[in-house]
Amino acid sequence: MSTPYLLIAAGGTGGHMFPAQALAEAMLLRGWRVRLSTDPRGARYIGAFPEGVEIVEASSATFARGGLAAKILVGPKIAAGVTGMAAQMMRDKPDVVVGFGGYPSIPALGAATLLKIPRMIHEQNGVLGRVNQLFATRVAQVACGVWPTDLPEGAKGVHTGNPVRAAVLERAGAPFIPPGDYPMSVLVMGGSQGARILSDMVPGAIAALPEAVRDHIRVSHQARDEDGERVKAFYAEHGIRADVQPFFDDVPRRMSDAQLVISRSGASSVADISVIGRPSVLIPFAAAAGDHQTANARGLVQAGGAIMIPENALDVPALTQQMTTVLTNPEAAQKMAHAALSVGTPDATERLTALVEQLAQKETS
Ligand SMILES: CC(=O)N[C@H]1[C@@H](OP(=O)(O)OP(=O)(O)OC[C@H]2O[C@@H](n3ccc(=O)[nH]c3=O)[C@H](O)[C@@H]2O)O[C@H](CO)[C@@H](O)[C@@H]1O
Repeated sequence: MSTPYLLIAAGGTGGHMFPAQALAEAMLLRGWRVRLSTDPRGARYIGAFPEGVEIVEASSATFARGGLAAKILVGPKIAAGVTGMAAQMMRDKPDVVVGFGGYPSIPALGAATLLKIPRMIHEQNGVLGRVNQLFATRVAQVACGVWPTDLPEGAKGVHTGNPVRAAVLERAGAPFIPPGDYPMSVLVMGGSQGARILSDMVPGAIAALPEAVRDHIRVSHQARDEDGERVKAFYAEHGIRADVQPFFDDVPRRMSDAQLVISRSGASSVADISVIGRPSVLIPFAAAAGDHQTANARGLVQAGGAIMIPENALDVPALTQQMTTVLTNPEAAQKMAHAALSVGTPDATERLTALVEQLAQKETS
């Protein structure tokens, strides 16, 4: 029997590349040949992919960036990408094609659709991205990171969850130490790029906490480079112990140690919080396409695991109040941690790999 062969199409942002990497790792371990079709932006993330994944750069384009000349060239570029990919696939036919959204996934999904190669997509967010919207009814199924996700009529949705890193899985359901009369950790994170609004609001909200709470707080605060110095200075002036960095490489450990997480609700951030199981205050990024960060947060909030503050309602008093509710109420915090865990999908990668294997079997049966 020949080695089964998976083509993964992903690129653009880390948000598409992280789950693609998790699937690539898992399928290699299962003895599959794995190839990644990506773009120059996605190429920044391939260093983290395991050795053995073949990389191919596909021509694609987006209407979202560039001037008129660039926009006029979008159609021909995409057509060239699809044609080039179709020619490759005719020579070297994948058993399954999986797209993770974003413009770079168009050539592989387009070619697989033309050639009727078994294919599916994974959507990380609670609202379908534009490219996934285009292919949702042209694939065998839409694997959804967030459940429920609104799908167009005729699309078949399957809940897989969003794959999380191994370091997150190692801490899945790690015992939660409820807040109390001892050092307490608060993790503040704004997603892969950080978030200015959290640097504007969180330090003031912590400074305004009741003294008995504030004196016990240790903050890990992810702040963009340009905000780092003022955030550090504010914490220092107010005698608050804080570690301020543009990006924490050890988020899984910091999250596991935290009594409270204050975060944007990007897909992987929400997945990490629910797999480790920690109380959180979530502030969805209001400008996200289709308001998908609100959709991402909904399941966790409805389960009672998180408090959501919409960006337009976010101010220092509101944040102080919600932080106080969690940090002065150990029972409520413990309940939130449990509730968060109840919506976590630590087996998201396995669920995805099972779908890929089923698709390949359907093809051969
Ligand atoms: C601004 C924006 O449009 N963001 C989108 C982007 O999210 P973005 O890439 O910002 O965020 P995600 O929440 O999906 O992923 C961030 C990941 O980085 C980790 N982390 C974060 C901070 C840090 O210091 N260290 C660290 O390791 C988090 O734990 C998480 O695992 O793609 C996601 C998936 O399509 C979308 O849901 C988001 O809406």
